[in-house]
Amino acid sequence: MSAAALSRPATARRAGPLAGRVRAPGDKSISHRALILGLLAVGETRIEGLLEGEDVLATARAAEALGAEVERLGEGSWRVRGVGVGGLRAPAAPLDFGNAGTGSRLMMGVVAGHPIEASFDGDASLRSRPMRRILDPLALMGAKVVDAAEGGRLPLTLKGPDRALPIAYETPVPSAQVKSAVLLAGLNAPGVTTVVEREATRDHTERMLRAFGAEVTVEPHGAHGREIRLVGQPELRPAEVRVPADPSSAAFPLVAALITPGSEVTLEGVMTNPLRTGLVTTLLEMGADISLEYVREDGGDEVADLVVRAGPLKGVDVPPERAPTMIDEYPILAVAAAFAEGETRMRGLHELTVKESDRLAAVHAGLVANGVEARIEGDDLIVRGGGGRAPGGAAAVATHLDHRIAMSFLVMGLAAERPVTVDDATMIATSFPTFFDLMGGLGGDLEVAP
Ligand SMILES: O=C(O)C1=C[C@@H](OP(=O)(O)O)[C@@H](O)[C@H](O)C1
Ligand SMILES: C=C(OP(=O)(O)O)C(=O)O
Repeated sequence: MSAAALSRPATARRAGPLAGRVRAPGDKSISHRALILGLLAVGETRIEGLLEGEDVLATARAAEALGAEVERLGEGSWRVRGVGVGGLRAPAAPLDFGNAGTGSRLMMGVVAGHPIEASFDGDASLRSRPMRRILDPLALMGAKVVDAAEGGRLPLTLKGPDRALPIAYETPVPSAQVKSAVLLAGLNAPGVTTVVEREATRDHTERMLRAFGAEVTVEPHGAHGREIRLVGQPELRPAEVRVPADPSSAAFPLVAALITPGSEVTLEGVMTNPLRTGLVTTLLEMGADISLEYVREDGGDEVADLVVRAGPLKGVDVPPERAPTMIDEYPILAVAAAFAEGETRMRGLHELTVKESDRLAAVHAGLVANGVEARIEGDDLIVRGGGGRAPGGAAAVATHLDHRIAMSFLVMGLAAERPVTVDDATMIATSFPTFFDLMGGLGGDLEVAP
């Protein structure tokens, strides 16, 4: 059956203020990595607060197919019995990663470090995404692409070498997925694998590798970059992973509370790793009323409760070097900008064009359809907000199999003059399966077609 045949539209409409205390689900990046390092450790890894979204469940199934025993003990509570670095078995069937760039790309790194062959596939969105950025460095490490769709895309089959080579690699685009794939392949290479990134990206792989006992050093590189060195062939020790609330998911109730007059919402335990907080920085510059309370450490990362109150926002200029710290948050920032007074210019968004959809085009189209003045200039998105006058709404937004486009425009519908409909809400389950319940619990009026 085609994805279109299974799609379910959803509508959000204006209601009263949002109020309450909620916890967004576990961080998606950390959840993928916990399962992957669980696979590569010898013994039993325990994970609490795992995101049980479809992207992460695909990674759990792939870890099983590569030899791990993966067991769900209760809500968010999982156990992985790993096979150790070097101990993977070839999967009997293609690994289906659904909609997940992170799961597929990180697991390509894992496979490329082992002398096994594995096939990777996914949905129409994942099949359209560039994989050469991963395959190029993995080829330098000795991996071979046995078969791939045009342009090195999925479905593809990858064969790891008998002995992976450690490399020194500078990532051509700021991408935590590229960095992580190289480091994960480097785990089973003798010697030191080095990754240089000109702009620092999320560092969950480096942090978690250390927590599992690998030797990883991180040095600054240039003005905004880092150099990461990993000593290969460690014996990874199982760890206990507590997954904090995902700032990329918390972003939706956060912006909903800012733009819905009279709202006050507390978001509990949100990860505030500085490589993930670009959205909060930007919203504070826009004049948002957000306070960080009960700042603490949990599971190796800083977390805080975010207390958010509705209020006026003003347009700002978002510098390109901030992009890696808020790369998945531009769609929802664009919605916030539509409610701000004046112009917001988001600079340097080229990477947005290769996500689950071309997010630059999809956000622009959704804004314009809902009566918001917006334009694209090169890699920049410019949104002119109406200040006190909310967007008209009333449009049906095309989501292109993209969960963040769906959630962003549903949030817009909560405060727009007329309801906003998205053509398909099913993809929301990839990253935020409790989205409708959580938003409804805060008082949001959202409805999924039966
Ligand atoms: O490493 C990760 O967990 C992620 C990295 C980012 O992708 P890129 O590395 O392609 O920028 C981000 O967009 C994605 O949602 C999660
Ligand atoms: C880009 C995203 O994820 P992925 O690359 O894992 O599909 C996202 O969740 O916004």
